[in-house]
Amino acid sequence: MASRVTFIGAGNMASAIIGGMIDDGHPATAITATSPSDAFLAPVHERFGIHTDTDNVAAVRDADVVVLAVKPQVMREVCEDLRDSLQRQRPLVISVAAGLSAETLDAWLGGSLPLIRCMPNTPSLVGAGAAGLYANANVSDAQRRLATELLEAVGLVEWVDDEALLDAVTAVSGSGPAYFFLMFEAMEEAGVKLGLPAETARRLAIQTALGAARMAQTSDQTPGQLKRNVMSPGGTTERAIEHLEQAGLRQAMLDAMDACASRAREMAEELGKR
Ligand SMILES: NC(=O)C1=CN([C@@H]2O[C@H](COP(=O)(O)OP(=O)(O)OC[C@H]3O[C@@H](n4cnc5c(N)ncnc54)[C@H](O)[C@@H]3O)[C@@H](O)[C@H]2O)C=CC1
Ligand SMILES: O=C(O)[C@@H]1CCC=N1
Repeated sequence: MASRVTFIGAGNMASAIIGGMIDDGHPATAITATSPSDAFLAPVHERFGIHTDTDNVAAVRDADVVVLAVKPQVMREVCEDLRDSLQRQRPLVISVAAGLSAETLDAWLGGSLPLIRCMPNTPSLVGAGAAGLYANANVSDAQRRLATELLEAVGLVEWVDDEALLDAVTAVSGSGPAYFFLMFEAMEEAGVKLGLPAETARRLAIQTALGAARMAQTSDQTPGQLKRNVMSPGGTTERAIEHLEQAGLRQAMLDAMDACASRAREMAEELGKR
């Protein structure tokens, strides 16, 4: 029988994982999502056919897995509300919140629960997610397998043994889709400046990214080699790449991802103290 999974929060990240799970064959009847507002839940119910509830405590009753998918800033209140029910039932708890340590979450939930921190990303919606996972000491091997199975249904899963590495995962893949969307915006703008209709430029840019990603995923060659294969000596790509390097794109990525991971650590400090 499929595991019963309750999502606390039904926003961007929860919807992405739910959509991917349903596409992968997880029965909608075994999934519940909550939000304080019915108005917010109606479209989620309509889109996925899952159960929805405005009552978090009622929604976790009978759940095998509870996924905490609210903003970090409201997590404490949500955890403290759920504490008694979760302590009674002891389901596997998975938090997808950025920058909230397992220790802080566990303390808010009353202690000693099996807890996994997961840093997923929104391409989970199309089965192409990438998630980093870290388990606390209370998580059994069977629960690890269950979390792997749930998240692998929506994409790639990488376990980390050191929780601090989840901040690096956040910088690479959690926030990563936004870097590529920014690139699509810029490539579309440039295509339009060069005379293409916006829609054409957008489609070409997105398809090119998809092709590059698929090639990088399946090729024996490194991304650096694949890049050099496109760069004919004295040709067009060489000129473009020279511009990108001179403009500092590489350093900008290093700085942006460092800032991203720092922000996750900062949030852990700020929110853990509340
Ligand atoms: N959006 C993204 O790409 C990613 C987000 N995350 C994490 O996912 C979590 C959620 O982020 P988003 O989905 O982007 O936010 P969102 O704002 O789209 O969704 C938050 C949801 O929580 C609900 N909510 C608010 N208070 C609640 C309460 N007391 N009880 C139940 N539900 C409540 C809201 O109605 C909404 O459905 C965050 O902790 C974030 O760090 C992690 C990886 C990627
Ligand atoms: O921007 C954020 O804080 C969340 C976590 C990773 C992606 N979105």
